[in-house]
Amino acid sequence: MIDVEDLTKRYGPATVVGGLTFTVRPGAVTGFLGPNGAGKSTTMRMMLGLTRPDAGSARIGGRPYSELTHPLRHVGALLETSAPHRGLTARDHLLWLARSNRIARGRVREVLETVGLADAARRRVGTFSLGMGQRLGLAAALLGDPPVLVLDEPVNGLDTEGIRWLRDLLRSMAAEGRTVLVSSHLMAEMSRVADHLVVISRGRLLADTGMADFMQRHGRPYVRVRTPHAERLGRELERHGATPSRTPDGALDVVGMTAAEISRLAAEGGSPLHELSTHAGSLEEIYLQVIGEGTGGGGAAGGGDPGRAAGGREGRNTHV
Ligand SMILES: Nc1ncnc2c1ncn2[C@@H]1O[C@H](COP(=O)(O)OP(=O)(O)OP(=O)(O)O)[C@@H](O)[C@H]1O
Repeated sequence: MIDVEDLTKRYGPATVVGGLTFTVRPGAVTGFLGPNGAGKSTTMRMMLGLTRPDAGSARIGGRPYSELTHPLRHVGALLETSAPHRGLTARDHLLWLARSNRIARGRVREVLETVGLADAARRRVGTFSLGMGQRLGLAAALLGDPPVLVLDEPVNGLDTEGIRWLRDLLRSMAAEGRTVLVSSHLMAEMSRVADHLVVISRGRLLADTGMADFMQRHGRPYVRVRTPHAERLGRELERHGATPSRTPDGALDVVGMTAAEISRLAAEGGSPLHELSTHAGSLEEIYLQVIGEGTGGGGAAGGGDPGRAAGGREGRNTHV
């Protein structure tokens, strides 16, 4: 469990984290989302005792990080800045970490195998690719078999197979009852792996909710229709109060009408349907909408465009 209470950090006149309060619970993967500069890394660094808060607290398993003896046994972390000495071999780096945290040497081999680096154990870290470096960072995080994991952008540098491997790893860690907090900019990946979401923007909490709840509460359901009579059916749908928009590949995304009603109108007008499917919207679309609302629709890097914030889908499609 991670408890963040009223956590605040200022750099000069800027409040980069302002009164954040949330709890990250065990047994789930919690996605930590926010645009560039929202304060995710700063928050994670405060959890791990690397940055001093100006106010508030962060506790791991009920205690501040500074009070943990052998912290690697309590919390495993992967931060963007944590790089091992390039001249060390992967094995020596992990052996050193294990010794300093009173972790059995045998764990080094185990975690190297878990992350797929057993064959590279005696290679110098300086020769590692970005993805191998990420895997080594994850090995270090897992070394103490900790109940809590805090991972900042762990997907960075991983290839497709690596991303899938990481997804399975995070899911199995949560299934074992561990607390898993993970930040990522990759929304499609986040929607596959996270059970719960904490969303921040400009250092403030925008949402702390289950993934399904988030999608349901903020999603704008739409029906995708594919027909050779797209133009004609589009006009007919509009006449009956729905809002259709054209996708780049010629389908219609329809808001404000059920699939059954659309099917009836299409049948009445003699329009054959090649596709009729209901969608809840993607996490990316919903996230952009929430970020847009939370920042008054402007300014948030990576998510502040009000046109896109109103719904990424509509941003791409053209109205008919
Ligand atoms: N040591 C520092 N000194 C001054 N400002 C800092 C420092 N560290 C972070 N900041 C500022 O704090 C804000 C939050 O940064 P942070 O790295 O926590 O955001 P983030 O949500 O992790 O962003 P990203 O998604 O780009 O990694 C940014 O405006 C950043 O420039």
